[in-house]
Amino acid sequence: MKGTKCYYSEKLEGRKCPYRLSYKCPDKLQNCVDKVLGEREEEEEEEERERADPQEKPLTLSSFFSQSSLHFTAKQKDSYLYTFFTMFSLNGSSFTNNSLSGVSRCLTQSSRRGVSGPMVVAAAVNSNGKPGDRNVSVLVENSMKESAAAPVEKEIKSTVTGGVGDVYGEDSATEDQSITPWTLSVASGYSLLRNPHYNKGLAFSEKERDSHYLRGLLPPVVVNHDLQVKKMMNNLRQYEVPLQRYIAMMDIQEMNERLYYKLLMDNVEELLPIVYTPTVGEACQKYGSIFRRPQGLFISLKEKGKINEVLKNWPERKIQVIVVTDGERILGLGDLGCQGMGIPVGKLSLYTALGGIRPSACLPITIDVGTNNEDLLNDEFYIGLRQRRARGQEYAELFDEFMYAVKQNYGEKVLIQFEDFANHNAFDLLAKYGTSHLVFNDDIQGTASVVLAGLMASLQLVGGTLAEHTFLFLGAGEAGTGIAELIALEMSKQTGIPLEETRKKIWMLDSKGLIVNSRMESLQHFKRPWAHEHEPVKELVNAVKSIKPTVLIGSSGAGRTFTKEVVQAMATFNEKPIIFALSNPTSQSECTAEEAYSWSEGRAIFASGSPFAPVEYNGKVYASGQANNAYIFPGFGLGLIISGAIRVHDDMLLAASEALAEQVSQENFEKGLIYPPFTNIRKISANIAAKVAAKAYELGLATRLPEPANLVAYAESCMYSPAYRSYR
Ligand SMILES: NC(=O)C1=CN([C@@H]2O[C@H](COP(=O)(O)OP(=O)(O)OC[C@H]3O[C@@H](n4cnc5c(N)ncnc54)[C@H](OP(=O)(O)O)[C@@H]3O)[C@@H](O)[C@H]2O)C=CC1
Ligand SMILES: CC(=O)C(=O)O
Repeated sequence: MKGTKCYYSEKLEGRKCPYRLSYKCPDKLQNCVDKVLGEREEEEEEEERERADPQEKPLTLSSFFSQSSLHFTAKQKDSYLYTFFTMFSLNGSSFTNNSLSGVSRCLTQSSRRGVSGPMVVAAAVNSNGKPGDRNVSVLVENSMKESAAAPVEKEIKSTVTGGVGDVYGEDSATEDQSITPWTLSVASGYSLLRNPHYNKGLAFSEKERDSHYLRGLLPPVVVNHDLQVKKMMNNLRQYEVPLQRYIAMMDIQEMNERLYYKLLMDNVEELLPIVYTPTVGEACQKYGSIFRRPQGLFISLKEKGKINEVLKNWPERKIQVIVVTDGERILGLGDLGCQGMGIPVGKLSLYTALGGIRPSACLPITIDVGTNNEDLLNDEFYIGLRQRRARGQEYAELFDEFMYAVKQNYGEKVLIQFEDFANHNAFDLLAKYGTSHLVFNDDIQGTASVVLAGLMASLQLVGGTLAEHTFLFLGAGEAGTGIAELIALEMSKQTGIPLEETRKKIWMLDSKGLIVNSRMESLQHFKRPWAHEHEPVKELVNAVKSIKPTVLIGSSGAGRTFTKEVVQAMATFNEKPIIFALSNPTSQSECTAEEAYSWSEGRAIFASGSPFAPVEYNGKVYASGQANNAYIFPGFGLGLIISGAIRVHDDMLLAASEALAEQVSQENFEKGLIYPPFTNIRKISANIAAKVAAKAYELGLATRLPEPANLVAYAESCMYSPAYRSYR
């Protein structure tokens, strides 16, 4: 920009060009504007961290009002009725020096959570502020859009004699009279123990018990976080049924968020199969019965025209990742409608535990457009819309409204991850919103990246280059064609051979048989690149015998399709056949680990979507890897966030694959593993994030500038820790 007037100078609002570069002005992407806006956003985030950080300075009334005013839009302000009234007995000692220490958590929480519902905003002492004086005024906001626009003050003597006053008029109201459901969120005392963000249970220190009105509400013992984890693991292990463990984990998450995440992080290999596949599949099937409290947002056709308001009902404002499903293809279990909510909830738990994204920045969403699952439609416990799925324009309009409301509420850089959409919507949604939003389809893109990583690692065991292998897929949907495309792209990059040619090394079968040129007319668009010249073949085993693949990948959602004959055929013409049974949950796996090893006489290099325990065959123990996108998406998303990426690019997927493959150690290979163990997942995610972020910078898609010198260290420093904080 040296010497020339910057085109965007007006938008920079008086700030200097952040680059001061002449050699590489990225202004075409308005990066400079984004950076300036980004800096402003960071300043706001910093202010927010200060408010959310328990180490922060005590919040004073004046600072609270000035801070909270930042979060109210003019429209919101207009619609609030401000009322002063007395509502709780407060220990005046908490309010000395006009400081709200002791209730400051409540205040920060309230200010952080926006202003859409009835809530306490601030409490003010009587003018003398003396300890023991119980006459207090409380400023309350509610969203009733009626009557008085101006604040009204009302002094009420609180009940100090032990009598319970009918402050809200609930008791005196008749059944046909309406009352206002006031709730107070003073995060101290009883309500602190009921607040999953801040509750520490028995880990509250003696000092905290004194300063937060917890005396008597807890038994005398004080335990540390580690002991709490140990106790919870003991409890969880008492349950023999995985779904009971899932429900117990749900309860812990709703009771004490930091305990939940520490539990998950410290015991990731044991608990991943509970909060994620395979158990999450059963949880979705029974979600109506086990539903307890909202864990995410349900947006149904009933909310059409109001999605913006629905998003504001969510208590958090700073959202960085949304995982959204419409429940039509839940794992390999099909259409579970609204009950698919278990998937976004589970994936976002992994975003936090494995990728270090703050829980408050994660938002699970289910779009409910009905279900075509007759069993659910006839199930009295079904929680979703009881109608057949909306299609076409009705679906598109709802989705469009959702996507734009998301951008409006959370900005340009919120990551929207699509999960478990049926393929007739998945590819189109990705293409449609890929140019206007930061979107990522985990089933298409995340799966592709994790499988490519596994293949790169496998080459260390079988030798050769990718281009020297031949691939056969059972299943030509999102997962199958997504993986195929990334393999072909990587081959093309490695060899310089055009993509159209590298695709010819890859064959696919769908429910109608081998995808061949003679079927071209009737093929869905995403299958067409995979139609090659061959006579029609219906059965997988015949396709295996004819094509002689070195790699067999199952992505059909149809269980037990890799039969003994299929695996034996693979083992006849491959010294080490590579076999991926990707379908989830375990019931839908194309074969078990035991089948893969025994039918191939222990020669298969095997990985599966859901985990299998190690298998003993002929006196040797075989540990199989878990080829699951859970290795990729948490680190991938973190990489996008730390770089402020505005779009996903295929080269970022390749970078993530390389980062994952590089982390398979010699020791892992010796055990036959082609993925590193999940126990190191935070480190793995930091490495993936760093490579993805580096690629975003290289491609000019990153907006968070300047680029950190050490991206791995930066990624690690950004990760959420579940360690307890001390409350003053
Ligand atoms: N391990 C992992 O990380 C992941 C695993 N998956 C799993 O992969 C599976 C498929 O997911 P996805 O690709 O999204 O699903 P899709 O519905 O998009 O694709 C399924 C494909 O399988 C084909 N198919 C179904 N039944 C058979 C059969 N009996 N024989 C041959 N082909 C069949 C379908 O054929 P047609 O087109 O003719 O209907 C379709 O091409 C699921 O079980 C899912 O859980 C998905 C993502 C990630
Ligand atoms: C793992 C996953 O995303 C799936 O099975 O759909």
